[in-house]
Amino acid sequence: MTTVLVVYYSAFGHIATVSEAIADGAEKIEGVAVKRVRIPEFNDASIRVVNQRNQNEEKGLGQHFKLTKRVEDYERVQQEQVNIPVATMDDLREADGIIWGFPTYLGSMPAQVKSFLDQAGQFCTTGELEGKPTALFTSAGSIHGGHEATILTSLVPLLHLGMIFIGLPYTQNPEYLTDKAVGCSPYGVSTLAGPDGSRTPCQDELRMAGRLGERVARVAKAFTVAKPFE
Ligand SMILES: Cc1cc2nc3c(=O)[nH]c(=O)nc-3n(C[C@H](O)[C@H](O)[C@H](O)COP(=O)(O)O)c2cc1C
Repeated sequence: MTTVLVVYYSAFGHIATVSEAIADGAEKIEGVAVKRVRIPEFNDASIRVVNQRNQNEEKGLGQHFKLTKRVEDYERVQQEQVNIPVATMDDLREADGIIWGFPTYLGSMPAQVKSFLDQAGQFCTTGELEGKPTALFTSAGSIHGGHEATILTSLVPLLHLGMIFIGLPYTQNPEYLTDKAVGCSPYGVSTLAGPDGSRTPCQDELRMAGRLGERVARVAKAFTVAKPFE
């Protein structure tokens, strides 16, 4: 049996939704088991960036972000995720392929994810993640908010861990060849949340997410059999 791990962090639920589509796609491959786990929120409320908003910010550009409502959304979404297991270092060790998902924060990965990845830094010396196929998905508030920058910069630590990057090729994903506001690119899957977080992942994005899951699962399965790095 080949195991594909979908490991994600989601504050407002967009990434959580896409993670399900990724897992569904990976599960289509015979002999592949999928485990979906979440990177937890920081315990210290004072550094949970999304949780510090207040009504004073509902002015200026803040009006577009509907920040007060978003704090309510955040609390609800965190509650909805309590039954998803928290990601561990053993999950990474045991997986044959790993797909990472998280929102774009300041054009980059959230600190919660970087903190988790820093713990995984131990694998640089043990080589336990080397040769495992990996892929990325993100969501961003706006179309130019950093979808591609987040995926490309997040690839850097994964390369340090020796993982093998799987992208989302054009010919199999014609949906992103469009002039409409649809996420995804050759680098990976993405979705748009909208400035106020009210847009949900569209069918095209979810279809491409499924294909990315399938693609990583195929490679992970082939590597499990062929063991190209042993
Ligand atoms: C601290 C912070 C920084 C953000 N930075 C960006 C950004 O650089 N670009 C962007 O388009 N959206 C940005 N956003 C919006 C998030 O990307 C959006 O809330 C996220 O994609 C929603 O995903 P989720 O529902 O899974 O949490 C930011 C949000 C927060 C809380």
